[in-house]
Amino acid sequence: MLFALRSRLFTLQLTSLLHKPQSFCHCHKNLPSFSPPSKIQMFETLRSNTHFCNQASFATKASKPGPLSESTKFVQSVLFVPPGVNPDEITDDLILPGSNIVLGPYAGDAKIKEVEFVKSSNRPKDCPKDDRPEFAMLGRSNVGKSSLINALVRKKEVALTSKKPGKTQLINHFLVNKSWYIVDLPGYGFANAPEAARMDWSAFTKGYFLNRETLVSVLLLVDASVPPQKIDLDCANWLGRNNIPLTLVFTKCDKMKGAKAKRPDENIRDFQQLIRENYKRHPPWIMTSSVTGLGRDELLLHLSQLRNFWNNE
Ligand SMILES: Nc1nc2c(ncn2[C@@H]2O[C@H](COP(=O)(O)OP(=O)(O)OP(=O)(O)O)[C@@H](O)[C@H]2O)c(=O)[nH]1
Ligand SMILES: [Mg+2]
Repeated sequence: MLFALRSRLFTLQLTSLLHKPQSFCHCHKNLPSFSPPSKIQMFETLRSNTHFCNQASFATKASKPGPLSESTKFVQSVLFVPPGVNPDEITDDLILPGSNIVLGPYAGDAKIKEVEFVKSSNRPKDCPKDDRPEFAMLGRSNVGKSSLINALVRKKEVALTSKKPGKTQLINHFLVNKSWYIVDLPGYGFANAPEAARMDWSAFTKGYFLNRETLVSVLLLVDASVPPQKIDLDCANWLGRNNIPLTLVFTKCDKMKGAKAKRPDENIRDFQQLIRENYKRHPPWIMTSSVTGLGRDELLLHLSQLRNFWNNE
């Protein structure tokens, strides 16, 4: 299994990035099977890139006590292993294609049956007072936050999108299946936005990311069609330093910027290498495209297991 994983995965450290402490249930659900990874040749590129494999690993509470085997160490250094999964028992078909995410017993209920816009808030304290779990879309202006929401819910204009950065200017709560929220946020890093369109991020971070008790995970969107940007790296590092759970969602994986430019999978690898030092345990990551639908179903499954775990604790 060790070799199979080496050939399939980016070399990343694992994390369990849930707000609540881990515990484990044994309520096995039927897990779906998946078709092979996308055309993007990410795994081939990374086949030989094994120098992370000896990085420090850690034992999740799922692991048996005692010394870890080499394969467990490897699995834990590259995969997001959710609660309820024994790293020694992970098989290839439990790893979501185009990601480092393992499906566990909490996965399920990933279908979106209905979505309703609830409200726009311009301050964190105006957000819905609610105990339902939520996921916040964070990322640079124009990275594709609103487009990804539309792709996830399979509706064109639930969240408004634009070619021009700065379209989303408020905190928008969308209620899915009456049971959880997706939150569309204004983008950061749009220096030319008019004053009114600019977010006071320092107030926002304190008011929302650090205090929102129902925030299960931030989805940090990163444009895979361009090389790593300092502002995104700073953002990922800030979230890491503050122990705010996040999933790295790489967007625009369909987009190639010419023969000389790096491919999305190369940009993704570069990004992850750059944040690695700041993460003892690397976050879950996934490749997406709102144009082709790449990663949609997989991301929904990932959200379902984070949510179901959160709900059950
Ligand atoms: N090729 C490609 N284009 C995309 C993708 N996702 C979004 N776009 C395009 O990128 C532009 C910005 O998309 P938005 O969804 O409005 O981006 P945003 O992050 O919500 O932007 P702000 O609201 O300004 O923060 C639009 O022109 C989209 O059509 C993708 O996966 N692939
Ligand atoms: Mg937007």
